[in-house]
Amino acid sequence: MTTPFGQIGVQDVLDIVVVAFLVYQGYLLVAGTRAVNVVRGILVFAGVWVAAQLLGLTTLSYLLGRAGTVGIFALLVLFQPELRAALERVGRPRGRDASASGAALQDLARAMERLAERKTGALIAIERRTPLGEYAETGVNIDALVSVPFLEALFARNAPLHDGGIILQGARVVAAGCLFPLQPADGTYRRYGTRHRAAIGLSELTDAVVLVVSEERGSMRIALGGRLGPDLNGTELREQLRELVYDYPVGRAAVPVKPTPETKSAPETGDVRADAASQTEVRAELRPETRPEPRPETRKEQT
Ligand SMILES: Nc1ncnc2c1ncn2[C@@H]1O[C@H](COP(=O)(O)OP(=O)(O)OP(=O)(O)O)[C@@H](O)[C@H]1O
Repeated sequence: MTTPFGQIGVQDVLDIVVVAFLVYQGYLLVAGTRAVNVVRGILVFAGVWVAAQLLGLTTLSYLLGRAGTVGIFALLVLFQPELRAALERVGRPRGRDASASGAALQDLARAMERLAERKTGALIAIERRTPLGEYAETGVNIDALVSVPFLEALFARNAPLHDGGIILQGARVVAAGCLFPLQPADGTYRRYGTRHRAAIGLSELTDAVVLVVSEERGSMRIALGGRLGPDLNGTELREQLRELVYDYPVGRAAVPVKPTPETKSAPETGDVRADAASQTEVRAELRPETRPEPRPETRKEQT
């Protein structure tokens, strides 16, 4: 075929389609992770470098070129966990087999209801596109199918892993007793305890759907996109799980949950991507010496 740009053959079209597909897949891998801000930074950096070359600013373009070479190695080291997770994701089977089945979500909802009825606190993160491996590593690795008795046993008051959160990948519990990043106590969420702030914190940094059962109130809530949703009954919980987990297609941006009245003044953080500064604070909070103390039994008995 002859075009204003010359001859275009089937090979050229195939070439363009494959490159476009790879760029899109690359975008899907980083979207919703902290790497997205870094990609933006790299694009700005590359833009300045190209501009410096076009304008003939030799010293600047030389310095930026050198910094770029070093930067590539620095990024490989800095984002080693994300790269590993992204490659894992490429190799992971797609479709319903890799996601939570309807039956698992029913069991999850039923377990939440039972925990709420008994006022047993629980914190459950459901992985979607952002890998939660770094948070799973703060707890104990397990590999078990979601079931009502298993979830109840995990969060039972004297169970060894009841403190912290659990992580679900598809229909499997992959880790328990995990530390999630705490939302700071000085902001909109100051009146919440650490369990709820850990749910909000994780949902702000990832696209995970984070479920919380309050030990004090026996309520069930969902945190998503840095927002805490309202109290849910069993039907509402099932509907939200279906929409946010079962029907969640690969590549779609997270839908923020409807904020509760008290969270309406929160900054618009529907975008799940976090900035680099908050990441640093969060990482500081994840250090073992700052691990939250289990709550005193006396307080639990009062509730
Ligand atoms: N960073 C964290 N990551 C995961 N779990 C956490 C974290 N911090 C605290 N928790 C869990 O929250 C529990 C304390 O909950 P706390 O009472 O402070 O919160 P809350 O939001 O008031 O919840 P509840 O309504 O259930 O009492 C801890 O025992 C622990 O299980």
